Amino acid sequence: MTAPSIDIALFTSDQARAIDRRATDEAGMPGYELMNRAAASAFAMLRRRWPAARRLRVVCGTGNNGGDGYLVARDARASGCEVVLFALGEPRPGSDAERARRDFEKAGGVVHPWGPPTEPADVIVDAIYGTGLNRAPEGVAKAAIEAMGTEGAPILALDVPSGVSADTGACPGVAVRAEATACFIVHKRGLHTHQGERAGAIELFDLGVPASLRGTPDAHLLQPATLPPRPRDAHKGTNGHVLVIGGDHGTGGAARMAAEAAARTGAGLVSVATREENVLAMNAARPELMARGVDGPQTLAPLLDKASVLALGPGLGQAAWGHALWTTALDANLPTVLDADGLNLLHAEPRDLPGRLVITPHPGEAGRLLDRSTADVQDDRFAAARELARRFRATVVLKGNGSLVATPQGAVFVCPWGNPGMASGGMGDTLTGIIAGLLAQGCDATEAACLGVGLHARAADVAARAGERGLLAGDLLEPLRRLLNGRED
Ligand SMILES: NC(=O)C1=CN([C@@H]2O[C@H](COP(=O)(O)OP(=O)(O)OC[C@H]3O[C@@H](n4cnc5c(N)ncnc54)[C@H](OP(=O)(O)O)[C@@H]3O)[C@@H](O)[C@H]2O)[C@@H](O)CC1
Ligand SMILES: Nc1ncnc2c1ncn2[C@@H]1O[C@H](COP(=O)(O)OP(=O)(O)O)[C@@H](O)[C@H]1O
Ligand SMILES: [K+]
Repeated sequence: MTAPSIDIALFTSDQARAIDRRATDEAGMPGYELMNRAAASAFAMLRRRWPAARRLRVVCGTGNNGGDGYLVARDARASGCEVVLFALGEPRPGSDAERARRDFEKAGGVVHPWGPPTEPADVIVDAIYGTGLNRAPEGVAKAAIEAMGTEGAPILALDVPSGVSADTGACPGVAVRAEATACFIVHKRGLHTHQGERAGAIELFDLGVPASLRGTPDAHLLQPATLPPRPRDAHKGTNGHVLVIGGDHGTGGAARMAAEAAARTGAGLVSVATREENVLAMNAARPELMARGVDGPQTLAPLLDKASVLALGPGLGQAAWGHALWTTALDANLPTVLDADGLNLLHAEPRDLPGRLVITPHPGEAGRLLDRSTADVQDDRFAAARELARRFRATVVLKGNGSLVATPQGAVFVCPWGNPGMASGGMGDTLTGIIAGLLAQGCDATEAACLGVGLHARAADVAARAGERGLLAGDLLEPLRRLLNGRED
């Protein structure tokens, strides 16, 4: 199967700092030279994006992110812009930022202490915090960030939108929402998940730092991928048999959606083991699915014998019926996607798991599995996904804006697609079915999770062209089929 081609590397702040140090020590690129290049790149980006902008406001913090800001302000003045620069404090003596401030002043620039702006600006440059953010902004920084958010002028963030953690995408307090961010040297992983979307459109400038100094990235962005065309002699037996197990009283729809998604992803056969009461409706609405009523392990066993992949959990419930099916299904040791109540049952009853396993928790389910709050998971999604992958020896999909795929070996892939229209019931069930359908066609757990998460979110983006509100999980199926067959961008 084609694995996604992975070529956008993401780094932590610590890694970015180490690369900065290596650039200075090993490549003879002093920090101040890099700061000048950062400012020149950011100002060129500003000119490109807002060619008519004449009045700029630059808000500088006390660290090197502020230093970048002073030099953007200097360059902007030199090219004829009106610049009003606010400083939130004094740079550390002897720092590159202090030197940048002196250079700005030497060139005739005036530094104002922070105060509510009276002049309108065409563009605001956010140079308060970059990779150095280590707590919630308070005092003047908080006031400045809040003021930026109320003005309506577009914001260009330098390196990181201030207030967003470059490592996790979490915001400990107030944070800038930028229209665009000029990212320096390497992509910061936190700008691609959770609240990292506050960065807006990201442009990366490597500042001439050689790629050889980067070292091993912490994570990668997923790239668009599809399955290769089927061989001419393919038959349904060569494309696997997915068995969806779920659909307790009142939640038959979850199992049906997972099953239909598996079929639309190209699984050769799809069966559903569910409550008897769901069977008639399922078979009538989608006759290609083979829905069977099961009342316990005995009636499930023959279906397990025929299946090659399980999708275990959609609408399963946690009562005796669901628990009995869950135990029997996991004992079968088939390649499995475990979701929803399948995960909640695992939290209640730790046990041996199949060797080829993908688990797909949303942050709430991830929190339960790790005995942590949802907020704790969101505070560091990378750490939570890795911890789950290690603990359960499974490929983990941690869902939510910027879904993560983590492998037991510690690799992490970040999904750059998806939209808030996906916050609607059944989206997770659809993802479960897609991943199961890919496993059935021969993908390994990580390929299936990466490809499945990407196809699901890209299909949702295509479907959301008609509007995010009102997007239904079922709307994904048509674009999913086209994307899977390489027919849609
Ligand atoms: N060669 C290089 O290194 C290059 C670096 N470059 C640029 O430098 C940026 C990193 O600079 P930086 O390390 O000085 O950190 P920065 O983000 O400016 O923060 C400064 C200090 O603020 C503080 N602080 C943090 N949070 C706070 C809060 N909530 N409220 C109050 N204070 C808070 C904290 O200090 P503390 O108060 O904890 O001592 C922190 O150290 C990077 O993103 C890029 O833009 C580019 O020029 C390219 C070359
Ligand atoms: N704001 C969002 N941005 C991107 N993706 C989202 C967003 N909200 C939800 N999703 C995606 O939609 C799916 C929702 O899954 P889940 O919460 O399990 O839903 P359900 O249980 O209703 O099926 C996940 O794949 C998640 O990543
Ligand atoms: K910034």
